[in-house]
Amino acid sequence: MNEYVLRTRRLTKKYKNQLALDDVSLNIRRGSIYGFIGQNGAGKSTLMKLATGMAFPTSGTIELFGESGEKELVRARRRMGIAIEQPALFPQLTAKENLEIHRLQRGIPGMEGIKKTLELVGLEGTGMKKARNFSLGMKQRLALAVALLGDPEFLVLDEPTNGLDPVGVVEMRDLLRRLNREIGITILISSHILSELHLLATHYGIIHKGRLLEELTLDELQRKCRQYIRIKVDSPQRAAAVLERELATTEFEVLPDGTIQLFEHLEHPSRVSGALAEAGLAIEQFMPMGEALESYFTKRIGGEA
Ligand SMILES: Nc1ncnc2c1ncn2[C@@H]1O[C@H](COP(=O)(O)OP(=O)(O)OP(=O)(O)O)[C@@H](O)[C@H]1O
Repeated sequence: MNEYVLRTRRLTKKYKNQLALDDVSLNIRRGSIYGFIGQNGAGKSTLMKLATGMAFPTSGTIELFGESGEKELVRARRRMGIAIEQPALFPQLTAKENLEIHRLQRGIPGMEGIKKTLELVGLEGTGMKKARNFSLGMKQRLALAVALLGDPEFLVLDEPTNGLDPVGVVEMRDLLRRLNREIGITILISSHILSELHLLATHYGIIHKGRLLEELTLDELQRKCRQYIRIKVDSPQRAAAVLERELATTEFEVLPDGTIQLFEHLEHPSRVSGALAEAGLAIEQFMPMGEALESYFTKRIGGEA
């Protein structure tokens, strides 16, 4: 079985004068939840449209389930569920009727799938309620249900949490996690808020002005957003010696300006400050720090802007 569900190589899309995607080589592993992060206009939807065949690349290649030929791509796309832009939801119809229309349009056999899909997204109890009376969260879940018709192996979701309140975001996150863990669906999900995808996505791709700046795993992201104690003393060299000798740690860094970042003993800051004070060091600054996810993202795109 192919290890990757989607890979692009040097994918580029130009709209007249606008370079929407610039040389993007992205890799989505089977079984992963790939969080695609970028500001508005960064190129997230464009990549999704190219991957799903809703638009055509200017140059570069797309490989889906290991296939990249034209005919093979068409076939591979049947294994995908797509929610990009609002799907055609009929406001005067119920959830079940909406799904039935999409099922018929796409030639998916059998009514049983609809009941199962409604249960999956938690809309089975909506009965005769019409879609126009749904909350935004319910509408988003109905859009997800449309994407789930036909039992896709790979879901492509463009900002499914956009506009949801915090409870709606958590519900959507739980639902997607379940689809991934229990049914094994690979998910590509975009957002302009990194923290919204945190602890959901197993992999991250950061896109800015059409360029993929970085791909990283959840582990790597967490390491980069590591918590530490920021220490400023009159003699960083002596402080470093105290940390090594008295606190038996080498998990620290002395920055060029003399500030120390200590990655251990976060639980016992007083032990650290006590050891430094006892060695006669004057402590000018002693602060627990941690780069929040959002600031990592801002810094990352800021550095490449
Ligand atoms: N059909 C189009 N014609 C011309 N320019 C386009 C078209 N579609 C997208 N663009 C431009 O390409 C760039 C990338 O847009 P895209 O929609 O992919 O960004 P995005 O990251 O999905 O942002 P958003 O969250 O706002 O949708 C933007 O500058 C946008 O204006």
